[in-house]
Amino acid sequence: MQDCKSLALRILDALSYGLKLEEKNYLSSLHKSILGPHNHSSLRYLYYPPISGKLKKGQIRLLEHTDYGCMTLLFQDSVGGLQIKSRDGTYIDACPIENSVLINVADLLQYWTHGDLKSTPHRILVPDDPLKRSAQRQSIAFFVHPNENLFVSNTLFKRDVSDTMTLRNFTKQQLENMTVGEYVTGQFSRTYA
Ligand SMILES: O=C(O)CCC(=O)C(=O)O
Ligand SMILES: [Fe+2]
Repeated sequence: MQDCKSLALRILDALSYGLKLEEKNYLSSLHKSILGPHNHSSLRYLYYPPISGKLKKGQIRLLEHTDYGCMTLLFQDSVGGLQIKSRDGTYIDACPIENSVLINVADLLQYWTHGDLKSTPHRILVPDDPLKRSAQRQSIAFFVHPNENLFVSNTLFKRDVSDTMTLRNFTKQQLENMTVGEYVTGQFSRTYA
């Protein structure tokens, strides 16, 4: 967990640099509370059991979605099946690469950057290869969230008033006084209701 936190903070520093933010540690400073009591970041182990019997090609194991925090670090095994949707709407196989971590931008980062960084729609397909089908698939996701007391409408990223970017289906007005904690717990209860 500590290593996931360190990696997340390093990536956030690289992003602050890439986004040319004046404060070079700005994004990581919003996430210093990871692993503390005021932060909803979590590590999730995912298990997909082996598949027996016949299945049509291209069956979906996990429906397309975007993650709702800041970003996600994903550690896949070698079975594969993860696909990400590109900006033109086509799916691309995100084939597992040994000793690598896949980073998915999530909704908060898309919202803050006004869509410059795109929250990646992704899904998991059942593999075509019968050998891979009969194997279990395991993956570990570290969902990176900022401090729960931060306001979702973060001023540092504000650009111009004509920007229509919002977050999920909230209006700009609703987001005005919403903390990250309220937003995240709302999404949890919507997802797991
Ligand atoms: O199983 C995976 O590799 C991805 C899981 C995922 O996208 C999620 O839990 O949000
Ligand atoms: Fe996901």
